[in-house]
Amino acid sequence: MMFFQKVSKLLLALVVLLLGVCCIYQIFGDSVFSPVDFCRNRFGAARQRIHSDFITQRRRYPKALIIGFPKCGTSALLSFLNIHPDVVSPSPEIFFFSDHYSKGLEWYRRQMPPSSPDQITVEKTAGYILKTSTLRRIYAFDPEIKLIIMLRNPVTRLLSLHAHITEKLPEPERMSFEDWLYKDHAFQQRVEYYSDYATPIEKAYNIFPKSQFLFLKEEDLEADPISVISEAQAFLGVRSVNMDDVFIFDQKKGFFCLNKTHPSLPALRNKVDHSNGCLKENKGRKHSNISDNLLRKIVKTSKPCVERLVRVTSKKFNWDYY
Ligand SMILES: Nc1ncnc2c1ncn2[C@@H]1O[C@H](COP(=O)(O)OS(=O)(=O)O)[C@@H](OP(=O)(O)O)[C@H]1O
Repeated sequence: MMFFQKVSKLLLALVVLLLGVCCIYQIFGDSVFSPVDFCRNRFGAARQRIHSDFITQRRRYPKALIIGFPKCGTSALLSFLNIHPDVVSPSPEIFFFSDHYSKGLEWYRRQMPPSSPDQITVEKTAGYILKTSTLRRIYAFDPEIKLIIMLRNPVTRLLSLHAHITEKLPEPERMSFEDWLYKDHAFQQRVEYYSDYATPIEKAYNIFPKSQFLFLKEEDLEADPISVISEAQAFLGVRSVNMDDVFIFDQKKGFFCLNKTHPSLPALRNKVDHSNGCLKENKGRKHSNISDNLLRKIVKTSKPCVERLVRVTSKKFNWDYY
């Protein structure tokens, strides 16, 4: 009798100790293991999985960043990369190196989802490329980090920006694409600013070795997501996985979406709309029509920017109109 009492006390103490350790892990945000899950999954394979999660799952710093450019398909790229079992990412943008740097690296790490050692964490904040100070912070954080940059035809980027800005305005304040471009008599500055990919890239090249960059085109991602994602996966160094049947072109949305029946869909949580597997409504909006005259003016103004981009990156972009 005494023996059984001692054994049960010992067991109780062990359980309390285990729960205590779990709680500490939870509090410090370093593990996905929870005592509730533990109780729910006491037996068999589930216990095995939880045990290994407990040992290996940690919030890890990103080894790759998608740093630009805003409105160039960065969200689609990240969502589609996430279907790979070895890629994890936080959602939405973290803005750590640009806006929250003072919160410290530990804060940054806690924004990351838990991952195992064979997974790679990828963070995307599309505006990181825009400021040299932000890029320097990234270099100080990890000089070997992989950097992905998405680029887009300046004309469609401007249309996308216009759709994004007007969507947020109350109806009476909404402007046509043309009025927005000419607002404050700043047509030239506006078009040049949003077409000038070369200046931020040049600055980034002064900080990081060129080999750490991957440039992808929004147009390619839109037309052939499998090829673009394969290229990004190779750059990230993750094993290649079969992506047949992963994407389905959604006629209503006018974009490729994830196949609703794909097993990765539940894991993408809030990254895609689970009713159709597409990116949320604020990605892939309808753009304004544009007159030939306005198109010519935009192209004329932005052409030198595109030519500079080609010189700086030594790449061809083959964008329509240029
Ligand atoms: N598959 C798919 N689904 C939805 N949207 C897609 C897709 N592929 C590319 N795109 C284009 O991505 C544009 C948004 O770019 P970003 O995600 O970089 O925008 S943001 O800077 O993060 O706000 C978004 O711009 P808008 O069309 O203006 O919404 C899309 O044109």
